[in-house]
Amino acid sequence: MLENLKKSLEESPIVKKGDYDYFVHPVTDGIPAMHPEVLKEIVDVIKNKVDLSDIDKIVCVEAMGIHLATALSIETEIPFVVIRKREYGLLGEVPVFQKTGYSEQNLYINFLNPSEKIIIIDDVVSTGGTLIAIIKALKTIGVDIKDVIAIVEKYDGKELVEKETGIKVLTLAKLDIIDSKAVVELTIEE
Ligand SMILES: O=P(O)(O)OC[C@H]1O[C@H](OP(=O)(O)OP(=O)(O)O)[C@H](O)[C@@H]1O
Ligand code: HPA
Repeated sequence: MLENLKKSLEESPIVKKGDYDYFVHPVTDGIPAMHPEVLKEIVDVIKNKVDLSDIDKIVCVEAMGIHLATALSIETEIPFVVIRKREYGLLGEVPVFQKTGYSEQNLYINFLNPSEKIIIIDDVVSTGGTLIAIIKALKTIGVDIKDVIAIVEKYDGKELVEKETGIKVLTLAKLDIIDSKAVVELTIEE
């Protein structure tokens, strides 16, 4: 059921960001072009695997969580909010320091209320820096994190997130970079 995702991940070009091996894929970069069947496979699997019956909001991270949250929101009629890279200075805004394998910056959380039931969706978990930082910040706000989804796992970020936050991350595929090529296995039973 995820064969289009798997095949397209295997075709990912690999580029260097400093010492970091970076794969380029429509889910994680918007290039090459996203084919709707890949997006549809992803949404169908999430709808099958995640209990979405009682979720108040889908939460995603700018930029490459937004298309995933949009597709899932249209299918489920659950609203979504974006954790932004822009500071608004709104009352209650929560800043989060994000560090990835190749960048660091602040993210800003707005419009999430204590006790809201949420799921988090992001494109990839790699070092785990992003998800660890936002999960910890969301816990301080008091939202009820029901599920965390990252479409692709790379390196040991998924395990680190689970160790640091106590929250499991659902992934659909694992990607390793071996000899500058993407090697992919699906991580979800269909
Ligand atoms: O597990 P990590 O090492 O933290 O990496 C994962 C994060 O890296 C990318 O975000 P990036 O900040 O590059 O922004 P983008 O979504 O705009 O590409 C990606 O979208 C994840 O949020
Ligand atoms: N590719 C795309 N996005 C990413 C990566 C990567 O290798 N690592 C973290 N975000």
